[in-house]
Amino acid sequence: MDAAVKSGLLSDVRGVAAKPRNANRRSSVFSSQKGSCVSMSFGTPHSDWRLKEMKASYIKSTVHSVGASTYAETAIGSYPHAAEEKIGVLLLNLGGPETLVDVQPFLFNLFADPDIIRLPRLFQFLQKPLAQLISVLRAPKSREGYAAIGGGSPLLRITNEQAHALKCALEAKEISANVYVAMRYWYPFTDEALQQIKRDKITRLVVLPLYPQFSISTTGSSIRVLQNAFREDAYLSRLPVSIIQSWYQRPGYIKSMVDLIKKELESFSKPEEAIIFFSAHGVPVSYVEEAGDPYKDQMEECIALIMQELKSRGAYNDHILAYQSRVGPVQWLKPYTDEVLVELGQKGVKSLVAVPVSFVSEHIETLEEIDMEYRELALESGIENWARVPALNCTSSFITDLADAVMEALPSAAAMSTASSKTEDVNQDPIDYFIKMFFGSILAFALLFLPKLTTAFKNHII
Ligand SMILES: C=CC1=C(C)c2cc3[nH]c(cc4nc(cc5[nH]c(cc1n2)c(C)c5CCC(=O)O)C(CCC(=O)O)=C4C)c(C)c3C=C
Ligand SMILES: [Fe+2]
Repeated sequence: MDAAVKSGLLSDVRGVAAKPRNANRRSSVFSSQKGSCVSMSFGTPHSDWRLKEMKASYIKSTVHSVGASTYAETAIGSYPHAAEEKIGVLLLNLGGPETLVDVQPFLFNLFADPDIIRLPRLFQFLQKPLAQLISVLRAPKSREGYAAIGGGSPLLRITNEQAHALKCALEAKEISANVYVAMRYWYPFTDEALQQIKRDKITRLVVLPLYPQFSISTTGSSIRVLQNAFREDAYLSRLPVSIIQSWYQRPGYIKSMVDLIKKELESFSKPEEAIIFFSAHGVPVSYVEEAGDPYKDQMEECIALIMQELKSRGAYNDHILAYQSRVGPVQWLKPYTDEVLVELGQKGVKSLVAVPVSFVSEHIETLEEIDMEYRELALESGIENWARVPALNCTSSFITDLADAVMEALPSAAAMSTASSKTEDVNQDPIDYFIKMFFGSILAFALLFLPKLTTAFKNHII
């Protein structure tokens, strides 16, 4: 946990990116949940979730502490039960540019995150100038990708759909809850969702990251932002919260993945011959080896569970796990997806089903990188039959399982922290900010254009 939610500078980038023209559309305010859950049968919604049987043993392995206390330990009763409980579920996600104009500021927000570019303490003042530089260099390539999938990321639309489906699934289980969306790098940002949670007077909150496996760079980063916001706010610091840090081992998730894989295998004339090719988003090796990111272990365990379930349903296919989407001049988790595809083709593999496994909605890396780049590479390398398993999106068994996860997490909600410590970056003096940006940019530029770095960046970023 220490490694996962390391304390440190928060580069809060709210307000740095240009305010989008249609910002209202991007509201986190899914709480009032426009649209009703018409297709599902409900009992009378009420808040007495304690009537539900809780799978306590499961909670221990999935719900972890974020503040000083461990939620599973503090458990039920640590917060005076409100006369009328108002339950909130906060979905955490990455966010994506909605238009091509959004791409560079979105990338700036991403690279300004100290959990994405991890600089030594001494060099942290370079974070934003470096982010500015890298985002400008990366933007053309990134823009091409978003243009190829229709001019923007589908992430907010799908996340909103998942939020609505989750609210309905909870209602079907007689839990009335508001579901909110907080994006890390684009609208609606965490702050907006938290303001709405306060306005709605939520009395108990479950935080559910939409990443099955924990990584410092994804769930860890979003939780760090949450922690800082909670520390600074009297209401939020007392709100009982339960954070589900990872859920890759949940049987409902594993079964839903296997359903999709089996369905895709059936599209092959000889399903047993197809290699199941798991492609996970990579992280730099240093995250795992130096910072203790559990991402690789969790990914491997997740794949083992999926394969076990597949075997139990009669599918004995060979499988492989590789990592995609590396960025920048450092070593990332290996093997790399593109290299493995070429090797498999050379070895004579003819049928392959690609399974995106680190993310539960379609996004640029499924729609462009896998469906276009990797598919083309695979076919060029001699693979003849290619298929790709769709992302879970709103698959009903998956959403129902998320609803179960929320219910199981509810009893262990506890106040996150009462300690009041401010982050260094908030309310920064504008002159200080300008000086840091100016000299930082010069230094960042000089560093970036050292010959070795230039070559590396040419290979991987530009
Ligand atoms: C589990 C999922 C993800 C991990 C781990 C992750 C780490 C990580 N990502 C970058 C850099 C980029 N990521 C980008 C997009 C992007 N990343 C994820 C998920 C994970 N990232 C998603 C779902 C998306 C797509 C969002 C969308 O708009 O659809 C991008 C931008 C796209 C591009 O230019 O390729 C970058 C850049 C790093 C450096 C990193 C770990 C350190
Ligand atoms: Fe990423």
